[in-house]
Amino acid sequence: MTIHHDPDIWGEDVNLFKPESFAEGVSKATNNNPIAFMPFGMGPHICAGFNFATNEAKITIAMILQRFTFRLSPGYVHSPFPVLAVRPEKGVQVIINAL
Ligand code: HEM
Repeated sequence: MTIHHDPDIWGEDVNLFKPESFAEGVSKATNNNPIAFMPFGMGPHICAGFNFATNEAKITIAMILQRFTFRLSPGYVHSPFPVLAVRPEKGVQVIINAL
Protein backbone atom coordinates (compact mmCIF):
# COMPACT_ATOMS: atom_id res chain seq x y z
CA MET A 1 0.00 0.00 0.00
CA THR A 2 2.77 2.46 0.94
CA ILE A 3 4.48 2.36 -2.44
CA HIS A 4 1.16 3.03 -4.18
CA HIS A 5 0.81 6.25 -2.17
CA ASP A 6 4.32 7.69 -2.43
CA PRO A 7 4.15 11.31 -3.70
CA ASP A 8 7.72 11.02 -5.09
CA ILE A 9 6.43 8.36 -7.47
CA TRP A 10 2.83 9.39 -8.13
CA GLY A 11 2.99 13.15 -7.59
CA GLU A 12 1.62 15.46 -4.90
CA ASP A 13 -1.94 14.69 -6.02
CA VAL A 14 -1.42 10.98 -5.21
CA ASN A 15 -4.63 10.84 -3.17
CA LEU A 16 -6.82 11.99 -6.05
CA PHE A 17 -8.57 9.43 -8.23
CA LYS A 18 -7.08 10.21 -11.63
CA PRO A 19 -7.26 7.23 -13.98
CA GLU A 20 -6.14 9.55 -16.77
CA SER A 21 -2.65 9.45 -15.16
CA PHE A 22 -2.23 6.12 -16.96
CA ALA A 23 -3.27 7.48 -20.37
CA GLU A 24 0.38 7.54 -21.52
CA GLY A 25 1.45 4.30 -19.83
CA VAL A 26 2.70 3.15 -16.44
CA SER A 27 6.20 4.68 -16.80
CA LYS A 28 4.75 8.14 -17.27
CA ALA A 29 2.26 7.65 -14.42
CA THR A 30 5.02 6.53 -12.02
CA ASN A 31 7.65 9.19 -12.77
CA ASN A 32 9.70 6.51 -14.57
CA ASN A 33 9.37 3.91 -11.78
CA PRO A 34 7.11 1.33 -13.47
CA ILE A 35 8.13 -1.33 -10.93
CA ALA A 36 6.33 0.74 -8.28
CA PHE A 37 2.95 -0.24 -9.76
CA MET A 38 2.14 -3.79 -8.61
CA PRO A 39 -1.58 -4.22 -7.97
CA PHE A 40 -1.26 -8.00 -8.32
CA GLY A 41 1.93 -8.35 -6.28
CA MET A 42 5.09 -9.77 -7.82
CA GLY A 43 7.57 -12.61 -7.62
CA PRO A 44 6.74 -16.30 -7.16
CA HIS A 45 3.41 -15.52 -5.46
CA ILE A 46 2.13 -13.00 -7.96
CA CYS A 47 -1.65 -13.23 -8.26
CA ALA A 48 -2.61 -16.42 -10.10
CA GLY A 49 -5.75 -14.69 -11.41
CA PHE A 50 -3.91 -11.67 -12.88
CA ASN A 51 -4.80 -12.23 -16.56
CA PHE A 52 -8.24 -13.57 -15.80
CA ALA A 53 -9.13 -10.64 -13.51
CA THR A 54 -7.75 -8.04 -15.94
CA ASN A 55 -9.69 -9.41 -18.91
CA GLU A 56 -12.85 -9.84 -16.88
CA ALA A 57 -12.63 -6.22 -15.67
CA LYS A 58 -12.16 -4.88 -19.22
CA ILE A 59 -15.15 -6.83 -20.53
CA THR A 60 -17.33 -5.79 -17.59
CA ILE A 61 -16.45 -2.09 -17.90
CA ALA A 62 -17.08 -2.14 -21.67
CA MET A 63 -20.51 -3.71 -21.16
CA ILE A 64 -21.48 -1.17 -18.49
CA LEU A 65 -20.26 1.86 -20.46
CA GLN A 66 -22.28 0.73 -23.47
CA ARG A 67 -25.46 0.96 -21.41
CA PHE A 68 -25.16 3.78 -18.82
CA THR A 69 -23.83 7.30 -18.12
CA PHE A 70 -22.35 8.25 -14.72
CA ARG A 71 -21.88 11.48 -12.80
CA LEU A 72 -21.00 12.23 -9.19
CA SER A 73 -23.94 13.19 -6.99
CA PRO A 74 -23.87 16.80 -5.70
CA GLY A 75 -23.81 15.24 -2.18
CA TYR A 76 -20.50 13.42 -2.74
CA VAL A 77 -17.76 14.28 -0.20
CA HIS A 78 -14.18 13.27 -1.10
CA SER A 79 -12.88 11.27 1.91
CA PRO A 80 -10.06 8.78 1.16
CA PHE A 81 -9.64 6.37 4.08
CA PRO A 82 -6.79 3.81 4.34
CA VAL A 83 -7.94 0.29 5.36
CA LEU A 84 -5.45 -2.12 3.76
CA ALA A 85 -6.38 -0.42 0.48
CA VAL A 86 -7.79 3.10 0.29
CA ARG A 87 -11.58 3.36 0.53
CA PRO A 88 -14.00 6.27 0.45
CA GLU A 89 -14.98 6.72 4.09
CA LYS A 90 -18.31 8.36 3.22
CA GLY A 91 -18.99 6.28 0.11
CA VAL A 92 -19.27 7.44 -3.48
CA GLN A 93 -22.73 8.61 -4.45
CA VAL A 94 -23.16 8.37 -8.20
CA ILE A 95 -26.09 9.23 -10.43
CA ILE A 96 -26.52 6.57 -13.12
CA ASN A 97 -28.71 6.97 -16.16
CA ALA A 98 -29.52 4.38 -18.78
CA LEU A 99 -28.52 5.34 -22.32
C1 HEM B 1 -8.68 -7.21 -9.42
C2 HEM B 1 -8.55 -8.48 -9.01
C3 HEM B 1 -7.39 -9.01 -8.24
C4 HEM B 1 -6.37 -8.35 -7.60
C5 HEM B 1 -6.10 -6.84 -7.52
C6 HEM B 1 -5.54 -9.39 -7.00
C7 HEM B 1 -4.39 -9.12 -6.26
C8 HEM B 1 -3.63 -10.10 -5.66
C9 HEM B 1 -2.47 -9.84 -4.85
C10 HEM B 1 -1.89 -8.46 -4.50
C11 HEM B 1 -1.97 -11.04 -4.47
C12 HEM B 1 -0.74 -11.29 -3.56
C13 HEM B 1 0.49 -11.43 -4.44
C14 HEM B 1 1.75 -11.54 -3.60
O1 HEM B 1 1.70 -12.11 -2.50
O2 HEM B 1 2.80 -11.02 -4.04
C15 HEM B 1 -2.82 -12.07 -5.03
C16 HEM B 1 -2.64 -13.43 -4.86
C17 HEM B 1 -3.43 -14.41 -5.43
N1 HEM B 1 -4.52 -14.23 -6.24
FE1 HEM B 1 -5.28 -12.44 -6.80
N2 HEM B 1 -6.06 -10.62 -7.30
C18 HEM B 1 -7.19 -10.45 -8.05
C19 HEM B 1 -8.00 -11.44 -8.57
C20 HEM B 1 -7.78 -12.79 -8.49
C21 HEM B 1 -8.61 -13.81 -9.13
C22 HEM B 1 -9.83 -13.54 -10.02
C23 HEM B 1 -8.07 -15.02 -8.80
C24 HEM B 1 -8.50 -16.41 -9.16
C25 HEM B 1 -9.40 -16.69 -10.12
C26 HEM B 1 -6.92 -14.76 -7.94
C27 HEM B 1 -6.12 -15.71 -7.40
C28 HEM B 1 -5.02 -15.46 -6.60
C29 HEM B 1 -4.21 -16.51 -5.99
C30 HEM B 1 -4.42 -18.03 -6.13
C31 HEM B 1 -3.21 -15.84 -5.26
C32 HEM B 1 -2.09 -16.49 -4.43
C33 HEM B 1 -0.90 -16.72 -5.31
C34 HEM B 1 0.22 -17.37 -4.51
O3 HEM B 1 0.29 -17.17 -3.30
O4 HEM B 1 1.03 -18.09 -5.14
N3 HEM B 1 -6.77 -13.39 -7.79
N4 HEM B 1 -3.81 -11.47 -5.75
